[in-house]
Amino acid sequence: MSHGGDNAGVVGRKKDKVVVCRDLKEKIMPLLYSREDLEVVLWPEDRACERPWLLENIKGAAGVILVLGEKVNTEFLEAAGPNLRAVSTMSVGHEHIDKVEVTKRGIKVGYTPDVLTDAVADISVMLALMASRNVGETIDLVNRGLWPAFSWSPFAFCGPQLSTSTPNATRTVGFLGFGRIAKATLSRLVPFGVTHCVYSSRPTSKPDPVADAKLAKELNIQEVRRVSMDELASQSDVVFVLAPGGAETRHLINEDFLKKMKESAILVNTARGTLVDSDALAKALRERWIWAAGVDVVEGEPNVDQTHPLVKEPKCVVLPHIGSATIETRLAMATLAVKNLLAGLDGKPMPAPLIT
Ligand SMILES: O=C(O)C(=O)CO
Repeated sequence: MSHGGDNAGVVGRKKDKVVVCRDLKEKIMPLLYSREDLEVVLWPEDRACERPWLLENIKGAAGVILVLGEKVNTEFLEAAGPNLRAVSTMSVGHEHIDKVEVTKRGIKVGYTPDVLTDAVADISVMLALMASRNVGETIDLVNRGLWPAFSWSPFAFCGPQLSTSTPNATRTVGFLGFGRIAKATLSRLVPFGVTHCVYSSRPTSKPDPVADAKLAKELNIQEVRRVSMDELASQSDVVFVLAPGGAETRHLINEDFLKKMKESAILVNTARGTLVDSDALAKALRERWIWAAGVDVVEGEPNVDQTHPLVKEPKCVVLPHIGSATIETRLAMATLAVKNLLAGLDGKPMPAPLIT
């Protein structure tokens, strides 16, 4: 669907074509349609944009708004040609963008950090609770009409309790990756009685014990401490995976890590499926190395069906990548994506630049 057309409304100057890979709906699209200097080409369906359509329509475009599934690689950039000057991804993750190729061509890239922090932190806590309290398995029983066979019974469906108000009890939460979403998740867990936070970060980042102590003081917990992967595994009651995806972090959560976790521990992944070896996690759950898992992302998504090792596993709650799916957050992401694009096209600084 094309909105604008050659030269309509702009005398003597060819319009800049912008391709929009998802319909951003009536609250957001007018921000683009109101620009008389743009020809907006919109993928017309409410599903993932087909690659051949994108490669055909990106030809000669000046800008594009896309989402996680759309790879910005050499094939894409060559199809676009030299007019392309702004790429805007409606995501905080950017492993679908070949940064080297984009930089070589002088193309600006914007993304949508911060605006989804709260939504993803919320769902991270939710998954920790759902996994520990057997929500996946028990909802399934109810939906299959099996409640009568499981009348209330003293120890049925019990799981480890995340919260505690018992004096001197400890609760340690662990984070693989300690950025904005991890810190927002931690702060939500403080009222649950969390006493300790351990985290692992990329080896190239500098440890900052002073900042850690300051954060612990602000949150009124006993400690925030950077640890090795082994300590992260062995000390955490819940491990939250919140690091970026990509080749560098692939399968950081593997058999070796899972074997070192507590038997009562929960693993939550709300970052990228590739960080967790699905077969290893399924084995860890089946063989009870850990208690349960909750994941919003899995390897191979979105092509995931009932045969996926984690979907088959009753102790794993699997959600279809809905971490940022609140109305408020998606509107904020879409608005920021459009603002990034327009700033990039207008030669102004993007509000949330990834590559300038
Ligand atoms: O923005 C991202 O990177 C997402 O995964 C969307 O929730």
